[in-house]
Amino acid sequence: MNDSPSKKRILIADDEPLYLRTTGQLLRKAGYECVCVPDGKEALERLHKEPFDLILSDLNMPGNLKLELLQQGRSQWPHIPLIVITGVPSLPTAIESVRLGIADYLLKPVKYEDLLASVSRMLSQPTAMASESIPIPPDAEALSAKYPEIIGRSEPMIEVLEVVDRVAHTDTNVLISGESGTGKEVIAQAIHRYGRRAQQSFQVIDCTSIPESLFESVLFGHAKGAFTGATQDQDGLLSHSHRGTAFFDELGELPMASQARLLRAVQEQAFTPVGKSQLVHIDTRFICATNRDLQEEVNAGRFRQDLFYRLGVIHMELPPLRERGDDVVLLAHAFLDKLQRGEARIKGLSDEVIDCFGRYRWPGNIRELRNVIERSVALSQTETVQLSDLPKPIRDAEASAPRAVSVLAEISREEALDNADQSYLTALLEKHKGNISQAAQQAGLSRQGMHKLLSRHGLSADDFRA
Ligand SMILES: Nc1ncnc2c1ncn2[C@@H]1O[C@H](COP(=O)(O)OP(=O)(O)OP(=O)(O)O)[C@@H](O)[C@H]1O
Repeated sequence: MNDSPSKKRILIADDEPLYLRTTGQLLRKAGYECVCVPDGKEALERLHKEPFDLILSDLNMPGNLKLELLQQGRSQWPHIPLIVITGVPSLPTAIESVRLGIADYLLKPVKYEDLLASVSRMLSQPTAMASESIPIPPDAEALSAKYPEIIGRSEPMIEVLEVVDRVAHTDTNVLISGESGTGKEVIAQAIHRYGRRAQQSFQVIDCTSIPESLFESVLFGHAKGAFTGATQDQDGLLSHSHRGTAFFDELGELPMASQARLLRAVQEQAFTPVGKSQLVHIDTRFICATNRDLQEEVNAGRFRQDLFYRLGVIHMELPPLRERGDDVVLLAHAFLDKLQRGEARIKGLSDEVIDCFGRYRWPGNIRELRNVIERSVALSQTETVQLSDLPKPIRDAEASAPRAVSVLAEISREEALDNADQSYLTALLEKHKGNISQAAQQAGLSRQGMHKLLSRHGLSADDFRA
Protein backbone atom coordinates (compact mmCIF):
# COMPACT_ATOMS: atom_id res chain seq x y z
CA MET A 1 0.00 0.00 0.00
CA ASN A 2 1.34 3.42 -0.75
CA ASP A 3 0.44 6.62 0.99
CA SER A 4 1.05 8.83 -2.03
CA PRO A 5 -0.68 12.22 -2.11
CA SER A 6 -2.78 11.09 -5.10
CA LYS A 7 -4.63 8.54 -2.97
CA LYS A 8 -8.38 9.25 -2.85
CA ARG A 9 -9.62 10.18 0.62
CA ILE A 10 -12.90 8.76 1.89
CA LEU A 11 -14.77 9.91 4.99
CA ILE A 12 -16.85 7.09 6.49
CA ALA A 13 -19.52 7.92 9.08
CA ASP A 14 -21.43 5.14 10.83
CA ASP A 15 -22.45 4.44 14.43
CA GLU A 16 -22.02 0.65 14.14
CA PRO A 17 -18.39 0.11 15.24
CA LEU A 18 -17.99 -3.26 13.54
CA TYR A 19 -19.34 -2.01 10.23
CA LEU A 20 -17.21 1.13 10.47
CA ARG A 21 -14.05 -0.85 11.12
CA THR A 22 -14.58 -3.49 8.43
CA THR A 23 -15.60 -0.96 5.78
CA GLY A 24 -12.53 1.12 6.55
CA GLN A 25 -10.27 -1.93 6.35
CA LEU A 26 -11.77 -3.07 3.07
CA LEU A 27 -11.47 0.30 1.40
CA ARG A 28 -7.93 0.78 2.66
CA LYS A 29 -7.07 -2.61 1.18
CA ALA A 30 -8.52 -1.40 -2.09
CA GLY A 31 -6.06 1.49 -2.02
CA TYR A 32 -8.10 4.33 -0.54
CA GLU A 33 -7.24 6.49 2.43
CA CYS A 34 -10.08 6.34 4.96
CA VAL A 35 -11.11 8.42 7.94
CA CYS A 36 -13.72 6.67 10.11
CA VAL A 37 -16.03 8.62 12.45
CA PRO A 38 -18.97 7.41 14.60
CA ASP A 39 -21.50 10.20 14.00
CA GLY A 40 -22.62 13.09 11.79
CA LYS A 41 -21.23 15.83 14.08
CA GLU A 42 -17.68 14.52 13.94
CA ALA A 43 -18.01 13.98 10.21
CA LEU A 44 -18.87 17.66 9.74
CA GLU A 45 -15.95 18.71 11.94
CA ARG A 46 -13.53 16.63 9.84
CA LEU A 47 -15.00 18.05 6.63
CA HIS A 48 -14.26 21.56 7.89
CA LYS A 49 -10.63 20.66 8.56
CA GLU A 50 -9.55 18.24 5.82
CA PRO A 51 -10.12 17.63 2.14
CA PHE A 52 -12.07 14.51 1.08
CA ASP A 53 -12.97 12.98 -2.30
CA LEU A 54 -16.00 10.97 -1.13
CA ILE A 55 -18.34 10.67 1.84
CA LEU A 56 -19.89 7.36 2.84
CA SER A 57 -22.65 7.97 5.34
CA ASP A 58 -25.13 5.96 7.38
CA LEU A 59 -28.62 7.48 7.60
CA ASN A 60 -29.82 6.68 11.11
CA MET A 61 -26.98 7.73 13.38
CA PRO A 62 -26.42 10.47 15.94
CA GLY A 63 -25.79 13.79 14.24
CA ASN A 64 -27.80 12.84 11.17
CA LEU A 65 -31.24 12.04 12.59
CA LYS A 66 -32.59 15.09 10.76
CA LEU A 67 -30.23 14.43 7.83
CA GLU A 68 -27.87 17.16 9.07
CA LEU A 69 -24.75 15.55 7.58
CA LEU A 70 -26.49 14.99 4.26
CA GLN A 71 -27.88 18.51 4.07
CA GLN A 72 -24.79 20.39 5.20
CA GLY A 73 -22.49 18.04 3.33
CA ARG A 74 -24.30 18.71 0.08
CA SER A 75 -24.72 22.43 0.52
CA GLN A 76 -21.20 23.22 1.80
CA TRP A 77 -19.20 20.64 -0.16
CA PRO A 78 -21.32 19.97 -3.27
CA HIS A 79 -18.21 18.78 -5.15
CA ILE A 80 -17.79 15.77 -2.80
CA PRO A 81 -20.04 12.88 -3.88
CA LEU A 82 -21.99 11.32 -1.03
CA ILE A 83 -23.07 7.68 -0.86
CA VAL A 84 -25.81 6.83 1.63
CA ILE A 85 -25.88 3.40 3.25
CA THR A 86 -28.88 2.42 5.29
CA GLY A 87 -30.37 -0.59 6.99
CA VAL A 88 -33.80 1.03 7.18
CA PRO A 89 -34.98 2.31 3.80
CA SER A 90 -37.92 4.70 3.85
CA LEU A 91 -39.52 6.67 1.07
CA PRO A 92 -39.25 10.16 2.66
CA THR A 93 -35.53 9.80 3.40
CA ALA A 94 -34.86 8.21 0.01
CA ILE A 95 -36.62 11.09 -1.74
CA GLU A 96 -34.88 13.68 0.41
CA SER A 97 -31.54 12.00 -0.30
CA VAL A 98 -32.23 12.08 -4.02
CA ARG A 99 -33.36 15.70 -3.80
CA LEU A 100 -30.09 16.57 -2.12
CA GLY A 101 -28.19 15.03 -5.00
CA ILE A 102 -26.93 11.91 -3.20
CA ALA A 103 -24.72 9.98 -5.60
CA ASP A 104 -25.81 6.47 -4.62
CA TYR A 105 -28.08 4.80 -2.09
CA LEU A 106 -27.08 1.34 -0.85
CA LEU A 107 -28.92 -1.03 1.44
CA LYS A 108 -27.31 -2.91 4.33
CA PRO A 109 -26.04 -5.55 4.34
CA VAL A 110 -23.98 -4.23 1.43
CA LYS A 111 -21.96 -6.73 -0.53
CA TYR A 112 -18.36 -5.54 -0.63
CA GLU A 113 -18.19 -5.88 -4.42
CA ASP A 114 -21.23 -3.58 -4.66
CA LEU A 115 -19.66 -1.08 -2.31
CA LEU A 116 -16.36 -1.11 -4.19
CA ALA A 117 -18.14 -0.78 -7.53
CA SER A 118 -20.15 2.18 -6.29
CA VAL A 119 -17.12 3.89 -4.71
CA SER A 120 -14.97 3.49 -7.80
CA ARG A 121 -17.84 4.69 -10.04
CA MET A 122 -18.30 7.84 -7.95
CA LEU A 123 -14.61 8.59 -7.79
CA SER A 124 -14.14 8.19 -11.52
CA GLN A 125 -16.89 10.68 -12.37
CA PRO A 126 -15.93 14.26 -13.15
CA THR A 127 -16.25 16.41 -10.05
CA ALA A 128 -19.49 18.38 -9.86
CA MET A 129 -19.18 22.14 -9.98
CA ALA A 130 -20.19 24.06 -6.91
CA SER A 131 -22.95 25.68 -8.97
CA GLU A 132 -24.51 22.27 -9.47
CA SER A 133 -25.56 22.16 -5.84
CA ILE A 134 -29.03 21.45 -4.55
CA PRO A 135 -31.69 22.02 -7.23
CA ILE A 136 -34.51 24.34 -6.21
CA PRO A 137 -37.84 22.55 -6.74
CA PRO A 138 -40.05 24.37 -9.26
CA ASP A 139 -43.64 25.28 -8.30
CA ALA A 140 -46.72 23.44 -9.57
CA GLU A 141 -47.23 25.65 -12.65
CA ALA A 142 -43.60 25.37 -13.65
CA LEU A 143 -43.70 21.61 -13.14
CA SER A 144 -46.73 21.15 -15.40
CA ALA A 145 -45.05 23.28 -18.05
CA LYS A 146 -41.81 21.34 -17.75
CA TYR A 147 -43.52 17.97 -18.31
CA PRO A 148 -46.23 18.77 -20.89
CA GLU A 149 -46.71 15.10 -21.84
CA ILE A 150 -47.86 14.31 -18.30
CA ILE A 151 -51.27 15.90 -18.05
CA GLY A 152 -52.53 16.60 -14.54
CA ARG A 153 -52.84 19.48 -12.11
CA SER A 154 -54.47 17.65 -9.21
CA GLU A 155 -52.59 17.56 -5.92
CA PRO A 156 -51.61 13.88 -6.15
CA MET A 157 -50.30 14.41 -9.69
CA ILE A 158 -48.27 17.48 -8.72
CA GLU A 159 -46.70 15.29 -6.00
CA VAL A 160 -45.90 12.70 -8.67
CA LEU A 161 -44.31 15.40 -10.86
CA GLU A 162 -42.24 16.61 -7.92
CA VAL A 163 -40.79 13.13 -7.45
CA VAL A 164 -40.17 12.79 -11.21
CA ASP A 165 -38.35 16.10 -11.12
CA ARG A 166 -36.18 15.03 -8.20
CA VAL A 167 -35.23 11.59 -9.44
CA ALA A 168 -34.86 12.23 -13.18
CA HIS A 169 -31.31 13.55 -13.00
CA THR A 170 -30.10 10.76 -10.67
CA ASP A 171 -29.26 7.12 -11.39
CA THR A 172 -31.49 5.80 -8.62
CA ASN A 173 -33.68 2.79 -9.38
CA VAL A 174 -37.39 3.60 -9.31
CA LEU A 175 -40.40 1.36 -8.79
CA ILE A 176 -43.71 2.73 -10.06
CA SER A 177 -46.88 1.07 -8.89
CA GLY A 178 -50.48 1.83 -9.71
CA GLU A 179 -53.57 0.34 -11.28
CA SER A 180 -53.54 -0.59 -14.92
CA GLY A 181 -53.70 2.42 -17.24
CA THR A 182 -52.60 5.02 -14.65
CA GLY A 183 -49.61 6.07 -16.75
CA LYS A 184 -46.74 4.08 -15.26
CA GLU A 185 -44.93 3.84 -18.58
CA VAL A 186 -45.52 7.52 -19.31
CA ILE A 187 -43.87 8.40 -15.98
CA ALA A 188 -40.99 5.98 -16.57
CA GLN A 189 -40.32 7.54 -19.98
CA ALA A 190 -40.34 11.02 -18.49
CA ILE A 191 -37.80 10.03 -15.82
CA HIS A 192 -35.59 8.69 -18.60
CA ARG A 193 -36.11 11.55 -21.03
CA TYR A 194 -35.29 14.30 -18.52
CA GLY A 195 -32.26 12.51 -17.08
CA ARG A 196 -28.67 12.33 -18.23
CA ARG A 197 -29.33 9.04 -20.05
CA ALA A 198 -31.88 10.67 -22.35
CA GLN A 199 -29.75 10.26 -25.46
CA GLN A 200 -29.38 6.51 -24.83
CA SER A 201 -31.92 3.74 -25.17
CA PHE A 202 -35.07 3.22 -23.11
CA GLN A 203 -35.36 -0.55 -23.29
CA VAL A 204 -38.84 -1.89 -22.49
CA ILE A 205 -38.88 -5.41 -21.06
CA ASP A 206 -42.38 -6.81 -20.59
CA CYS A 207 -42.11 -9.46 -17.87
CA THR A 208 -45.38 -11.12 -18.92
CA SER A 209 -44.17 -11.80 -22.44
CA ILE A 210 -40.96 -13.72 -21.59
CA PRO A 211 -41.46 -17.46 -20.92
CA GLU A 212 -39.63 -18.48 -17.74
CA SER A 213 -37.46 -20.99 -19.61
CA LEU A 214 -36.21 -18.27 -22.00
CA PHE A 215 -35.74 -15.52 -19.42
CA GLU A 216 -31.96 -15.72 -19.23
CA SER A 217 -31.51 -15.98 -22.97
CA VAL A 218 -33.85 -13.07 -23.74
CA LEU A 219 -32.39 -10.86 -21.05
CA PHE A 220 -28.70 -11.77 -21.15
CA GLY A 221 -28.30 -13.17 -24.68
CA HIS A 222 -26.75 -16.48 -25.69
CA ALA A 223 -23.89 -18.07 -27.58
CA LYS A 224 -24.32 -19.96 -30.82
CA GLY A 225 -25.08 -23.62 -29.98
CA ALA A 226 -25.97 -22.87 -26.33
CA PHE A 227 -29.25 -24.73 -26.83
CA THR A 228 -31.26 -26.26 -29.66
CA GLY A 229 -32.25 -23.49 -32.04
CA ALA A 230 -29.47 -21.08 -30.99
CA THR A 231 -28.03 -20.81 -34.49
CA GLN A 232 -26.01 -17.68 -33.83
CA ASP A 233 -24.72 -15.45 -31.03
CA GLN A 234 -27.49 -13.20 -29.82
CA ASP A 235 -27.33 -10.10 -27.60
CA GLY A 236 -29.90 -9.90 -24.81
CA LEU A 237 -32.21 -7.00 -24.03
CA LEU A 238 -30.06 -5.84 -21.13
CA SER A 239 -27.10 -5.27 -23.47
CA HIS A 240 -29.29 -2.81 -25.36
CA SER A 241 -29.93 -0.88 -22.16
CA HIS A 242 -26.21 -0.20 -21.61
CA ARG A 243 -25.75 3.47 -20.65
CA GLY A 244 -29.51 3.86 -20.85
CA THR A 245 -32.56 2.71 -18.91
CA ALA A 246 -34.15 -0.74 -18.65
CA PHE A 247 -37.90 -0.49 -18.04
CA PHE A 248 -39.31 -3.70 -16.58
CA ASP A 249 -43.07 -3.64 -17.06
CA GLU A 250 -45.33 -5.88 -14.92
CA LEU A 251 -42.42 -6.73 -12.61
CA GLY A 252 -44.78 -8.46 -10.15
CA GLU A 253 -45.40 -11.22 -12.70
CA LEU A 254 -41.77 -12.36 -12.71
CA PRO A 255 -41.39 -15.97 -11.45
CA MET A 256 -39.11 -16.56 -8.45
CA ALA A 257 -36.31 -18.20 -10.46
CA SER A 258 -36.18 -15.23 -12.85
CA GLN A 259 -36.21 -12.82 -9.90
CA ALA A 260 -32.99 -14.41 -8.57
CA ARG A 261 -31.29 -13.99 -11.95
CA LEU A 262 -32.43 -10.42 -12.31
CA LEU A 263 -31.22 -9.57 -8.78
CA ARG A 264 -27.68 -10.60 -9.66
CA ALA A 265 -27.67 -8.46 -12.79
CA VAL A 266 -29.07 -5.44 -10.92
CA GLN A 267 -26.64 -5.75 -8.02
CA GLU A 268 -23.55 -6.46 -10.05
CA GLN A 269 -24.41 -4.46 -13.16
CA ALA A 270 -23.11 -7.48 -15.02
CA PHE A 271 -24.33 -10.84 -16.35
CA THR A 272 -23.10 -13.87 -18.23
CA PRO A 273 -24.84 -14.72 -21.54
CA VAL A 274 -26.13 -18.31 -21.77
CA GLY A 275 -23.37 -20.63 -23.03
CA LYS A 276 -20.59 -18.08 -22.47
CA SER A 277 -18.19 -17.69 -19.59
CA GLN A 278 -17.24 -14.04 -19.86
CA LEU A 279 -19.12 -11.45 -17.82
CA VAL A 280 -20.75 -8.58 -19.73
CA HIS A 281 -20.70 -5.32 -17.78
CA ILE A 282 -23.45 -2.79 -18.13
CA ASP A 283 -24.21 0.67 -16.84
CA THR A 284 -27.97 0.58 -16.60
CA ARG A 285 -30.64 2.37 -14.65
CA PHE A 286 -33.61 0.22 -13.70
CA ILE A 287 -37.14 1.56 -13.68
CA CYS A 288 -39.89 -0.97 -12.99
CA ALA A 289 -43.67 -0.89 -13.02
CA THR A 290 -46.24 -3.11 -11.39
CA ASN A 291 -49.95 -3.08 -10.79
CA ARG A 292 -49.58 -5.48 -7.87
CA ASP A 293 -48.90 -4.50 -4.28
CA LEU A 294 -45.31 -5.75 -4.22
CA GLN A 295 -44.97 -5.35 -0.45
CA GLU A 296 -47.91 -7.73 -0.13
CA GLU A 297 -46.27 -10.09 -2.63
CA VAL A 298 -43.10 -9.97 -0.52
CA ASN A 299 -45.11 -10.74 2.65
CA ALA A 300 -46.78 -13.65 0.88
CA GLY A 301 -43.39 -15.04 -0.15
CA ARG A 302 -44.05 -14.53 -3.87
CA PHE A 303 -41.55 -11.74 -4.43
CA ARG A 304 -37.97 -11.48 -3.17
CA GLN A 305 -37.52 -8.80 -0.56
CA ASP A 306 -33.94 -8.06 -1.60
CA LEU A 307 -35.04 -7.43 -5.21
CA PHE A 308 -37.93 -5.28 -4.01
CA TYR A 309 -35.54 -3.08 -2.01
CA ARG A 310 -32.96 -2.96 -4.81
CA LEU A 311 -35.41 -1.87 -7.46
CA GLY A 312 -37.65 0.22 -5.24
CA VAL A 313 -35.11 2.61 -3.75
CA ILE A 314 -37.66 5.21 -4.77
CA HIS A 315 -41.16 3.77 -4.78
CA MET A 316 -43.81 5.93 -6.47
CA GLU A 317 -47.53 5.17 -6.26
CA LEU A 318 -49.61 6.58 -9.09
CA PRO A 319 -53.11 7.60 -8.02
CA PRO A 320 -56.06 6.07 -9.89
CA LEU A 321 -57.87 8.48 -12.24
CA ARG A 322 -60.93 8.64 -9.92
CA GLU A 323 -58.72 10.32 -7.30
CA ARG A 324 -57.40 13.01 -9.62
CA GLY A 325 -60.39 15.40 -9.47
CA ASP A 326 -60.65 17.66 -12.49
CA ASP A 327 -57.72 16.00 -14.25
CA VAL A 328 -60.27 13.77 -15.93
CA VAL A 329 -61.63 16.79 -17.83
CA LEU A 330 -58.16 18.12 -18.64
CA LEU A 331 -57.19 14.71 -20.00
CA ALA A 332 -60.43 14.35 -21.95
CA HIS A 333 -59.83 17.71 -23.67
CA ALA A 334 -56.23 16.79 -24.42
CA PHE A 335 -57.36 13.50 -26.01
CA LEU A 336 -60.05 15.33 -28.00
CA ASP A 337 -57.36 17.63 -29.46
CA LYS A 338 -54.93 14.83 -30.12
CA LEU A 339 -57.38 12.41 -31.65
CA GLN A 340 -58.91 14.98 -34.02
CA ARG A 341 -55.47 15.97 -35.25
CA GLY A 342 -56.18 19.68 -35.56
CA GLU A 343 -59.58 19.25 -37.22
CA ALA A 344 -61.41 20.12 -33.96
CA ARG A 345 -64.94 19.32 -35.13
CA ILE A 346 -65.83 18.47 -31.54
CA LYS A 347 -65.06 21.36 -29.24
CA GLY A 348 -65.73 19.91 -25.78
CA LEU A 349 -67.87 17.92 -23.39
CA SER A 350 -71.48 18.61 -22.38
CA ASP A 351 -72.06 19.44 -18.69
CA GLU A 352 -73.79 16.06 -18.22
CA VAL A 353 -70.74 14.27 -19.59
CA ILE A 354 -68.42 16.21 -17.26
CA ASP A 355 -70.66 15.27 -14.30
CA CYS A 356 -70.75 11.68 -15.39
CA PHE A 357 -66.96 11.50 -15.81
CA GLY A 358 -66.60 12.83 -12.27
CA ARG A 359 -68.78 10.03 -10.86
CA TYR A 360 -67.58 7.08 -12.89
CA ARG A 361 -64.87 4.98 -11.21
CA TRP A 362 -62.67 4.46 -14.27
CA PRO A 363 -61.40 0.94 -13.54
CA GLY A 364 -59.25 1.11 -16.70
CA ASN A 365 -58.03 4.60 -15.72
CA ILE A 366 -56.52 6.90 -18.37
CA ARG A 367 -56.36 4.21 -21.02
CA GLU A 368 -60.10 3.69 -20.62
CA LEU A 369 -60.74 7.45 -20.80
CA ARG A 370 -58.73 7.67 -24.00
CA ASN A 371 -60.77 4.84 -25.54
CA VAL A 372 -64.00 6.54 -24.51
CA ILE A 373 -62.92 9.79 -26.14
CA GLU A 374 -61.77 7.98 -29.26
CA ARG A 375 -65.16 6.32 -29.53
CA SER A 376 -66.95 9.63 -28.96
CA VAL A 377 -64.91 11.33 -31.69
CA ALA A 378 -66.06 8.62 -34.07
CA LEU A 379 -69.71 8.68 -32.99
CA SER A 380 -70.56 12.22 -31.99
CA GLN A 381 -72.69 14.23 -34.41
CA THR A 382 -72.59 17.40 -32.35
CA GLU A 383 -70.03 19.99 -31.34
CA THR A 384 -69.93 18.70 -27.78
CA VAL A 385 -69.75 15.09 -26.66
CA GLN A 386 -73.18 14.04 -25.30
CA LEU A 387 -74.15 11.35 -22.78
CA SER A 388 -75.56 9.29 -25.65
CA ASP A 389 -72.04 9.12 -27.18
CA LEU A 390 -70.69 7.30 -24.12
CA PRO A 391 -70.54 3.52 -23.69
CA LYS A 392 -73.35 1.97 -21.71
CA PRO A 393 -71.45 1.13 -18.50
CA ILE A 394 -70.45 4.76 -18.11
CA ARG A 395 -73.96 6.04 -18.79
CA ASP A 396 -75.30 3.43 -16.36
CA ALA A 397 -72.92 4.67 -13.71
CA GLU A 398 -74.49 8.10 -14.23
CA ALA A 399 -78.05 6.72 -13.92
CA SER A 400 -77.43 4.52 -10.91
CA ALA A 401 -74.99 6.54 -8.85
CA PRO A 402 -76.09 10.11 -8.27
CA ARG A 403 -73.95 10.10 -5.08
CA ALA A 404 -71.83 7.00 -5.11
CA VAL A 405 -70.68 7.22 -1.51
CA SER A 406 -74.15 7.49 0.07
CA VAL A 407 -75.58 4.74 -2.13
CA LEU A 408 -72.68 2.47 -1.22
CA ALA A 409 -73.36 2.98 2.44
CA GLU A 410 -76.90 1.65 1.98
CA ILE A 411 -75.97 -1.78 0.62
CA SER A 412 -74.18 -4.80 2.01
CA ARG A 413 -70.44 -5.30 1.53
CA GLU A 414 -71.07 -8.35 -0.64
CA GLU A 415 -73.38 -6.36 -2.91
CA ALA A 416 -70.89 -3.47 -3.15
CA LEU A 417 -68.04 -5.83 -4.05
CA ASP A 418 -70.28 -7.59 -6.55
CA ASN A 419 -71.15 -4.27 -8.23
CA ALA A 420 -67.51 -3.26 -8.38
CA ASP A 421 -66.62 -6.62 -9.91
CA GLN A 422 -69.34 -6.20 -12.52
CA SER A 423 -68.13 -2.70 -13.49
CA TYR A 424 -64.60 -3.99 -13.72
CA LEU A 425 -65.54 -6.90 -15.97
CA THR A 426 -67.64 -4.64 -18.16
CA ALA A 427 -64.79 -2.20 -18.61
CA LEU A 428 -62.37 -5.04 -19.25
CA LEU A 429 -64.53 -6.54 -21.99
CA GLU A 430 -65.09 -3.10 -23.47
CA LYS A 431 -61.34 -2.50 -23.54
CA HIS A 432 -60.53 -5.87 -25.09
CA LYS A 433 -63.54 -5.71 -27.43
CA GLY A 434 -64.95 -8.97 -26.05
CA ASN A 435 -61.70 -10.93 -26.39
CA ILE A 436 -61.87 -13.39 -23.48
CA SER A 437 -58.20 -14.45 -23.60
CA GLN A 438 -56.90 -10.89 -23.36
CA ALA A 439 -59.40 -9.91 -20.67
CA ALA A 440 -58.54 -13.04 -18.65
CA GLN A 441 -54.83 -12.36 -18.96
CA GLN A 442 -55.18 -8.80 -17.71
CA ALA A 443 -57.37 -9.90 -14.79
CA GLY A 444 -54.94 -12.68 -13.88
CA LEU A 445 -57.58 -15.40 -14.52
CA SER A 446 -57.74 -18.51 -16.66
CA ARG A 447 -60.14 -18.40 -19.65
CA GLN A 448 -62.35 -20.83 -17.83
CA GLY A 449 -62.34 -18.69 -14.69
CA MET A 450 -63.27 -15.65 -16.77
CA HIS A 451 -66.20 -17.49 -18.40
CA LYS A 452 -67.50 -18.54 -14.99
CA LEU A 453 -67.27 -15.02 -13.63
CA LEU A 454 -69.04 -13.53 -16.67
CA SER A 455 -71.92 -15.97 -16.46
CA ARG A 456 -72.28 -15.28 -12.72
CA HIS A 457 -72.71 -11.57 -13.55
CA GLY A 458 -74.99 -12.26 -16.55
CA LEU A 459 -72.48 -10.72 -18.96
CA SER A 460 -71.76 -12.01 -22.45
CA ALA A 461 -68.53 -11.31 -24.32
CA ASP A 462 -70.51 -11.21 -27.59
CA ASP A 463 -72.14 -7.92 -26.56
CA PHE A 464 -68.73 -6.27 -26.60
CA ARG A 465 -67.48 -7.46 -29.94
CA ALA A 466 -67.53 -4.89 -32.73
N1 LIG B 1 -50.72 11.88 -17.15
C1 LIG B 1 -50.97 11.49 -18.42
N2 LIG B 1 -51.13 12.43 -19.37
C2 LIG B 1 -51.42 12.07 -20.64
N3 LIG B 1 -51.60 10.81 -21.06
C3 LIG B 1 -51.45 9.84 -20.16
C4 LIG B 1 -51.12 10.13 -18.80
N4 LIG B 1 -51.02 8.98 -18.14
C5 LIG B 1 -51.30 8.01 -19.03
N5 LIG B 1 -51.56 8.52 -20.24
C6 LIG B 1 -51.95 7.73 -21.45
O1 LIG B 1 -52.77 6.64 -20.96
C7 LIG B 1 -52.44 5.43 -21.62
C8 LIG B 1 -51.97 4.40 -20.62
O2 LIG B 1 -50.73 4.82 -20.06
P1 LIG B 1 -49.57 3.80 -19.68
O3 LIG B 1 -49.43 2.74 -20.71
O4 LIG B 1 -48.38 4.59 -19.31
O5 LIG B 1 -50.24 3.14 -18.37
P2 LIG B 1 -49.69 1.92 -17.49
O6 LIG B 1 -50.03 2.27 -16.08
O7 LIG B 1 -48.27 1.67 -17.83
O8 LIG B 1 -50.62 0.73 -17.99
P3 LIG B 1 -50.43 -0.87 -17.79
O9 LIG B 1 -50.44 -1.12 -16.30
O10 LIG B 1 -51.65 -1.45 -18.42
O11 LIG B 1 -49.15 -1.25 -18.45
C9 LIG B 1 -51.41 5.78 -22.68
O12 LIG B 1 -52.09 6.07 -23.89
C10 LIG B 1 -50.78 7.06 -22.14
O13 LIG B 1 -50.25 7.86 -23.16
